[in-house]
Amino acid sequence: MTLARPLRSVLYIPASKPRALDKARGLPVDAIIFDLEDAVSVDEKEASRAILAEALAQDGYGGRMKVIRINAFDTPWGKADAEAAAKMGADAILLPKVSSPADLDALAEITGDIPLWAMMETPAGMINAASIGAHPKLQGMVMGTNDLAKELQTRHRADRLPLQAGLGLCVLAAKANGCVIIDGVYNAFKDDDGLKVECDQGRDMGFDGKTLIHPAQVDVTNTAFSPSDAEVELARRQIEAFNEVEATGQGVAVVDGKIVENLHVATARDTLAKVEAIAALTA
Ligand SMILES: CC(C)(COP(=O)(O)OP(=O)(O)OC[C@H]1O[C@@H](n2cnc3c(N)ncnc32)[C@H](O)[C@@H]1OP(=O)(O)O)[C@@H](O)C(=O)NCCC(=O)NCCSC(=O)C[C@H](O)C(=O)O
Ligand SMILES: [Mg+2]
Repeated sequence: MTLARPLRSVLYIPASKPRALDKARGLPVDAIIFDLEDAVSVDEKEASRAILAEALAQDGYGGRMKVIRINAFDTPWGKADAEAAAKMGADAILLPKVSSPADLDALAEITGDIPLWAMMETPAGMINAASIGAHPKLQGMVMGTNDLAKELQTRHRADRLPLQAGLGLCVLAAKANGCVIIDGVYNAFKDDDGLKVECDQGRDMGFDGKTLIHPAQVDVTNTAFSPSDAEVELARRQIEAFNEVEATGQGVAVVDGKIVENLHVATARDTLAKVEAIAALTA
């Protein structure tokens, strides 16, 4: 399932917090994950479903993609969450702790044709990433780096070295199947510099965007996952240079001392298309 839309900033909002649910209607995020899982306390689980249904019925979220994260099926809330979420008009439903394609089969039995997203956050999920990515209903993967770090008993490192194998496997699985792939959250929500470093690493690896926990993280993330002015300018020059040599019957141009072939031109066109898609979304 391929999805062509900007997903630079994907903000979690606890479904239990009406004020945050309202605030998101004015935030420049590309997507929202309405969370019934970890951001909601056990005592609030049942009530949160009704609060979320009411917020989504009112809508007002504009062109932002709407994803609902339910609780896992081995919890007391998972099945009822899925049944309720299927009626809320979301663009996709996100299942936590997906460890095999069978987890998605169980959800799809309830949600029918609604696209599914998978939280990739267990060691088994990393090993089975390829078969999870190939599930016919799967549209997106989201890294759950907190749960993954917990399960792997890693120590935190700014370069995320202990998580790199899992991150890389999930990027490969998503790309091989045309799925969206969104990076995990950066917990220190007041640390813009650290967030930028992690966004840049995610973008370098091929992630489409990053999940966020606080509105303060939106601008840094949107900038990091948007093509920069320099990238846009280079893309235009590459296309122009290639068109010129192609007109003379050649297949290789040179820009800034580097070769430009048709595959580089495809990437350059993708860059320009992304700029247009961002402009259309934010207009
Ligand atoms: C982290 C927070 C608990 C901080 O909350 P708070 O102290 O209320 O923040 P502020 O006072 O700075 O808030 C300022 C205003 O912004 C609104 N707000 C805050 N957070 C959000 C949000 N996520 N979405 C929308 N709006 C938000 C406040 O309402 C204030 O508004 P106003 O009063 O009108 O000015 C809190 O940010 C929070 O709860 N964040 C979400 C945490 C969360 O979702 N956690 C679960 C997802 S992460 C995860 O599960 C990871 C994954 O599974 C893994 O394994 O890694
Ligand atoms: Mg998690």
